[in-house]
Amino acid sequence: MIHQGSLKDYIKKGITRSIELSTPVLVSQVREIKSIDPQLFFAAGKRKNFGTRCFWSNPKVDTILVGLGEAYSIISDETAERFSYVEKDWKQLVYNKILIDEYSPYGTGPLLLGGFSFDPLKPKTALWKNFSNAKFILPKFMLSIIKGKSYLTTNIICRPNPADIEEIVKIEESLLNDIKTLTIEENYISFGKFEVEPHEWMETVKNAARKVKDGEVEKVVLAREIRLEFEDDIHVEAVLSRLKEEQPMSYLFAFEYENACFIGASPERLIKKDGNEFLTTCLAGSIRRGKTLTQDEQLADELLSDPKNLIEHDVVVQMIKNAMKEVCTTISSPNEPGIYKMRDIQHLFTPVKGVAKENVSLVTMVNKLHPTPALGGQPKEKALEIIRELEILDRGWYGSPVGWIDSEDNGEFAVAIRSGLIKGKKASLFAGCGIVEDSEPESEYKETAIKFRPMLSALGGKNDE
Ligand SMILES: C=C(O[C@H]1C=CC=C(C(=O)O)[C@@H]1O)C(=O)O
Ligand SMILES: [Mg+2]
Repeated sequence: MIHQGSLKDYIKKGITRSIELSTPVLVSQVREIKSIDPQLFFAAGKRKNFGTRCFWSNPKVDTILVGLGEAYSIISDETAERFSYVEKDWKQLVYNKILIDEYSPYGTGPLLLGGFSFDPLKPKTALWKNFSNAKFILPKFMLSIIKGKSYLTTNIICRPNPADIEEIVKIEESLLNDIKTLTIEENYISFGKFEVEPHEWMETVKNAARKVKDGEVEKVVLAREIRLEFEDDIHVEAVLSRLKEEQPMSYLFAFEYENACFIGASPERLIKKDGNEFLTTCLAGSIRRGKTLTQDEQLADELLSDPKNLIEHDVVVQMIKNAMKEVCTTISSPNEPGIYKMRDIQHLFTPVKGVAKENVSLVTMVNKLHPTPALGGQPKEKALEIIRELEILDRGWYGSPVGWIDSEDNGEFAVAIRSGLIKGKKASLFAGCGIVEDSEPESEYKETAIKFRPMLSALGGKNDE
């Protein structure tokens, strides 16, 4: 619906409605604006001390979302209930919304950006303090770049006590002005690298492979951590820019709460919902890139016929197809995996599409799929128990669903791999590997080394194995 009038008038209306209903009322304005560099918009959020910043873009780059500040947040430290908690709170908030919507393409208007932790049953360490089991933000200001056009959404929560209307309108104007004067500072600074217990990790790989051999599980994914310490504070904006340049085949994401930023470039889609269409991707099984075109193709062929990698991949395909069959009227997917190539690595890849049955929500699917055997294992619960027992780290949000949901239940979640947590001068990076019967500790160790490269390189490091 198109409303006429100024933002101030709508805020006044929102306040009146919130008094009548005794509930917060969301006023959300979308307008098309002149094109803005999303990296600079993200950088402006720091300059203006918004505290919370979110960045999300898909590999096609036809959906870029950058959120600044928190108009509303949905945070839960519950375990199994965290998914339904987010959904319920969000539905309630958008039920009474007032939308000032001149343009309403997919990816604009009131939407939540955020994610879930990997395993709410694993004790949380101080490293992941700001990252709850579920944390979603409705930004105060959000830039959406959808198929090349830029839109600004302004979200205001009106409560019975009047919000500072003038202030909100003033910030919006100065934000757009400010961006014109911004640049992103590169700061390649040197760092020290510390691998967390690599030999112990290889032992855990051996143990996990034995558990597969003994029939306890079909597959389990084990991750490891490396810690970096820099001479100076890391510029998150510059890291994001380099990820964008170096990892064009990936989802880019950054979630910054206070002084901690979880950032990465992941090739893996968990689930996308557009209307009643679901799209998910099975991505598992890996090999390095070749130095020449011929070598690269040879490696791809090797991957496509390697029994260990084909098993790693097939476990994911079976689980995802079964989950999709339960909630879709029809599903389709190729019979054989293809190859997905990124700068540093190539993977086996099988997309699965489906038409959702009525009332199957995006969050329901996230809950159903997470973690797929590309990050957890098969069977899910047993694999999670083994991960809890064997792994020497707190995954936090690594390997978990990160993405967005709009008020019509459209949205998309990626699996947060090829990622790290940045805090001031320090960064923790994470990478894991699917372990099956024939997995060898040495080669899985090398595979994780390749998976660290995207983040290491974006942080200014050299490639090493
Ligand atoms: C767990 C990770 O990758 C997963 C996704 C693709 C390929 C994988 C593999 O071949 O082991 C992993 O299952 C990671 O990058 O940390
Ligand atoms: Mg693997």
